[in-house]
Amino acid sequence: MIEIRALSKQFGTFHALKAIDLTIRKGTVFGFVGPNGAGKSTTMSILATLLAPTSGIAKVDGIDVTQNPEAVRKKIGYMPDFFGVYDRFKATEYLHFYGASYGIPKAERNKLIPQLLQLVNLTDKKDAYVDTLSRGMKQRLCLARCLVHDPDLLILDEPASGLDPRARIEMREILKELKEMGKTIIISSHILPELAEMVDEIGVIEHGRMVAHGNVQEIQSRLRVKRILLIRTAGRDAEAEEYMANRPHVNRILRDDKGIHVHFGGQDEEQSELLHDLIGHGFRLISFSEAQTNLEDVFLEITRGNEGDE
Ligand SMILES: Nc1ncnc2c1ncn2[C@@H]1O[C@H](COP(=O)(O)OP(=O)(O)OP(=O)(O)O)[C@@H](O)[C@H]1O
Repeated sequence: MIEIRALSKQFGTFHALKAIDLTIRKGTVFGFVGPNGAGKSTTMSILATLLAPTSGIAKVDGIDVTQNPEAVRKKIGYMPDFFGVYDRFKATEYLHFYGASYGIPKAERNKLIPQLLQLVNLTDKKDAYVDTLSRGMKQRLCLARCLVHDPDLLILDEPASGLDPRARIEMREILKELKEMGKTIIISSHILPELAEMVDEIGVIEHGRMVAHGNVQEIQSRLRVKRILLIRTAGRDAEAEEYMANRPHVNRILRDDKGIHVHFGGQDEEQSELLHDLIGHGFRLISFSEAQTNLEDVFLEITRGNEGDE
């Protein structure tokens, strides 16, 4: 569904994309991950035909985005990372507006729009003004907007950003339904756990280069090498820190008012041993968990060796 070859984008002298390659098969839910400024939105805007590449090729379902943008637009639904909602519209009117823009006749829209509202769980808000909707509802309305012309490919730029956990679960459920409908979905985020639960494959971009690409398990196991454990004891954090300092797989320890942050190089087996030994040494633990690692931190670690080629 997507084929990208040696795609580059320069803004003046700045290289935002440096010859990236990417292939996404039909029906895949693809997570595009990378820290702020890595090049996710740039890539997605090129695929959405809104930005011209400096060099290289990007094709959607075999159609070149620069040679035939009109044909590509019919195939894609694009949700940018900002709200394109029109506050004076009611939810239904908003979808009619977009449906009409795509040339969908009124009678057809009258049938389609209730179905779309149902898909994104907004039926009971059909007559609500867009500006009265919550952030999560607006995101879902934007998603419905992307679907009016029944595109094969959805390009969703940070659709889960700023959503609370319940809204994220709702978004995930909707994406699952869309996948079942056979859509190919490319979705970006800078938070890996947010994506890992929604996608089949992940591509990681950093400084305009693809640094990893594979299925979720492969990438996660690679990232797990850099897992960070957050440990809290009942009043003995300093002692526990000292106890762990010389243990195998413990690369680095930081302690603050949240607890002890342990940069841990071991796998599940070694992690469970650490927990077992802490308890065995009489430490009473309040919590022992993997911290939600921000991708930016993780990739600063992972790509440390890549900086020389800038
Ligand atoms: N129109 C532009 N002019 C100049 N530089 C730009 C322009 N658009 C993007 N850039 C730069 O290109 C780089 C990639 O930006 P991009 O928006 O693709 O990143 P991103 O991975 O989507 O980040 P975020 O998670 O913050 O949205 C950034 O350094 C950005 O400042």
